[in-house]
Amino acid sequence: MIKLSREEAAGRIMVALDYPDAAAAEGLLRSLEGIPCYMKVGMQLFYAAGPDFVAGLKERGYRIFLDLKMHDIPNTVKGGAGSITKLGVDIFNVHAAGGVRMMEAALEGVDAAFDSAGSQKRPAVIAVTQLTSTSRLTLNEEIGIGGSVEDAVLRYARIAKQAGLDGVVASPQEVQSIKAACGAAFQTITPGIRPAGADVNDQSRIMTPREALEAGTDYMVIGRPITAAPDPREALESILREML
Ligand SMILES: O=C(O)c1cc(=O)[nH]c(=O)n1[C@@H]1O[C@H](COP(=O)(O)O)[C@@H](O)[C@H]1O
Repeated sequence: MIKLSREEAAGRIMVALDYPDAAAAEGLLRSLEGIPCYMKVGMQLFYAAGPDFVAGLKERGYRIFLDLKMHDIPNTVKGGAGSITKLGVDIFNVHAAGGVRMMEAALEGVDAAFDSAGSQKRPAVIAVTQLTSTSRLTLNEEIGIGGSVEDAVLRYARIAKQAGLDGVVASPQEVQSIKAACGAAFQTITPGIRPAGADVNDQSRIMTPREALEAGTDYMVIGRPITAAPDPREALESILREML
């Protein structure tokens, strides 16, 4: 059984700030003040509040995962990765479905911006494999990829590693096979986290925080189980207690 300190457990959680604007996100930040989690800024908040909001989080010392899931031609992703690198975030993501060349272009964008920016920290680049909302039926019947979700996730994880990325986003259900295929150091960031009895919402491939930890996940992305709770701080504290 994995034993963590409260500090270590908090450092493994990325809180999804899925809010319509900076003011709404501020409310949550205030209620979680002092708990050293990562903050994840996704497309809803970034499209509304933009780089200024990210800069503000950085100034206040937060570690940031910028989740914009880039998926475009290599040249465009290279440019996007450069712009993101200049924001000084810790981690950002692209879709593995864009292929090896696209993922390599993301790294080229980081290198170019990182070199020219000098003092900035190099962000980790990770690839989204198969969204945690995707079931086997959706994968096979709508997306048109045959076989199991796990096979698709592993194929994406292998090409992300081949491209030189730092890790992948996947469901905690796939962490053990990803680590077996790509090595223990290849980072796994797992949404689809639901404490026992919590609403599953639109997620499909879920695990509890404790189960995800035991499966070997590096970071857990958690949104609504915290943000939609009547008392978000208590919801996070309860998740932390489960992880100790
Ligand atoms: O890249 C992500 O963060 C992501 C990938 C994925 O496969 N599934 C997934 O849910 N996410 C994000 O993780 C968060 C999960 O939020 P909750 O379902 O509210 O816990 C959301 O912000 C999603 O955008």
